[in-house]
Order: sequence, then structure tokens, then C-alpha cells
Amino acid sequence: MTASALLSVDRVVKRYGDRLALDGVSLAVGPGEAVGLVGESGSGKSTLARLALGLLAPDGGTVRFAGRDPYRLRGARDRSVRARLQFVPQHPRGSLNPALRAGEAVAFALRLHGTPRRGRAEAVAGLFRQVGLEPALAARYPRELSGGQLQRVAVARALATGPDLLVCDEPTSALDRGAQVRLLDLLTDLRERSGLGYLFISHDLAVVRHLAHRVLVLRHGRVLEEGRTADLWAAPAHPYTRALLEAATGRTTLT
Ligand SMILES: Nc1ncnc2c1ncn2[C@@H]1O[C@H](COP(=O)(O)OP(=O)(O)OP(=O)(O)O)[C@@H](O)[C@H]1O
Repeated sequence: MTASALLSVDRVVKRYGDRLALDGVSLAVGPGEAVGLVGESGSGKSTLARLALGLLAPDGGTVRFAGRDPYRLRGARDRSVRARLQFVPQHPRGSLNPALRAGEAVAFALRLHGTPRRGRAEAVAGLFRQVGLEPALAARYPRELSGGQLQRVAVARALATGPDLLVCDEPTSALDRGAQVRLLDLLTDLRERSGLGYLFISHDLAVVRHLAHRVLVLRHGRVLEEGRTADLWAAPAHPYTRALLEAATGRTTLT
């Protein structure tokens, strides 16, 4: 683990009853770095995301965000640290309140972050522009937006608190290929412009390749292989990684 890592996960173990979901997983994400986590269903990706976000506590090992245990970031005093760590979910339609207009969802995040009421409308418009959405779309309800637009609203909401790290759990898997590429281009652009870091989870190596500097391959709760994305793509060491790559070939037009 590098001392400068924003997020460090060190030899983490997580069990659900008898089931060992993570078995000694370590990873680090530095400022402005995009780290991809790939693996088939059940490999433990979402569990790792929940641990990174402090929604779960590990049974062994440690998780640190900005030097703090995210599970213990509670209360008003920790709000400024919590704000630096945000989440982009797989299904924005499920995570956005259907009764709130898109702009209200983002304004709500701004309110929690302490942005005064008077500056909020302008801040919402700025965030919509930042994610490539017309500010006029803020007046729409989630049901009136496409999957790609909704995912941008979810990103805008995550950006409302000025984060350093976004944990993205399969954010493109519900989108068609064109919308996937546009979302990945947006995330790349945000990283380049504002130094955002990502822990980016996907079962799809073609998607991860588009964004991540480094990739970890997770299988049965263990890191099977890790390395720079280009190296792993050129010469996967493990047959499982090769199989994931083969599953992704044919869709390499994504890159
Ligand atoms: N709340 C839970 N209770 C019991 N077992 C769970 C729970 N959450 C996850 N698991 C189990 O832990 C293992 C890892 O699950 P996890 O959701 O982290 O995998 P994943 O790689 O994200 O899968 P998917 O891509 O299908 O979401 C799986 O065997 C899963 O069945």
C-alpha cells in the first residue's frame, strides 16, 4: 500500500455466514487513478465496493479512505471526509427517487453537503453541464429520462459533494453500447479535468479497459491477477483472465 493512496484495502476478509465472499484482498487507488475490478458474478466485486464505501465492515484486514476507516465515518464531524467518497450505482432508476425531479435529487445532495439554498439552482445547472446534460433536463422526473441520461444524473449527484473518489459498481451494464462509450468518455474526461479517482467495477473487461489504468481480476473472493491494463490485455497470465478477455473480444470496438 502506498502512503499516498486515497483508498487502501489491505488483506480484507468478508464472510456472509459460512460463505467466504472475500479472502485476503488488497488493493490501492491513488489520487486521479482509475482502478478496475473485474470478475464473474459472485466473485465478490460488490462486497468490495460496499466495504470501500463503509457500508459493511470487514471481518479481517483493513479498509482506509484518506487514512480513515470508512465504516466509522459517522456524524457531522466526518461529513467532509465522507463527502470525498461517493458512489455511482448500477441502476440509477432504482437509486433515484421517482417522486423527485432530476434536479431536486442533485439539489438534495448539495443540501446535505451544506450548499446554501440560494446557490443551489445554479450549482445544479453547473453539475448538469459538467456531465453533459442540458440544465433544462433538471425539471424532468426519472421516468422521463433515458438510461444514459439517468446515469449522468447519478454522476452529477455524486459530484455534488466534490469527491476525490467515485466507487462505480457496473455503472454501464444497463446501457447500450453507444451510451456506455459516452459515459466512459465522460468519466475519463472528469478524471483528466478534475483528478477524480475511480474504483470501477465491471464483469466486462472491454468496459474496464476503456477507463482503468490498472485492473484486478477477482475470482472466488481472491485477486487472481493484477497489473497495468495494457499489460494484462496484451499478456494475461491466468487462463481465467484469458477467458474473460475472450468474452470481451468482438466488443473491443469499445476502445
Ligand atoms: N448479503 C449477503 N448475504 C449472503 N451472501 C451474500 C450476500 N451478499 C453477497 N453474498 C455472496 O457473497 C459472494 C460475493 O457476492 P458479491 O455480490 O460481492 O459478488 P459480485 O461479484 O458483485 O457478483 P454480481 O456481479 O453478481 O453482483 C456471492 O457468493 C454472494 O452470493
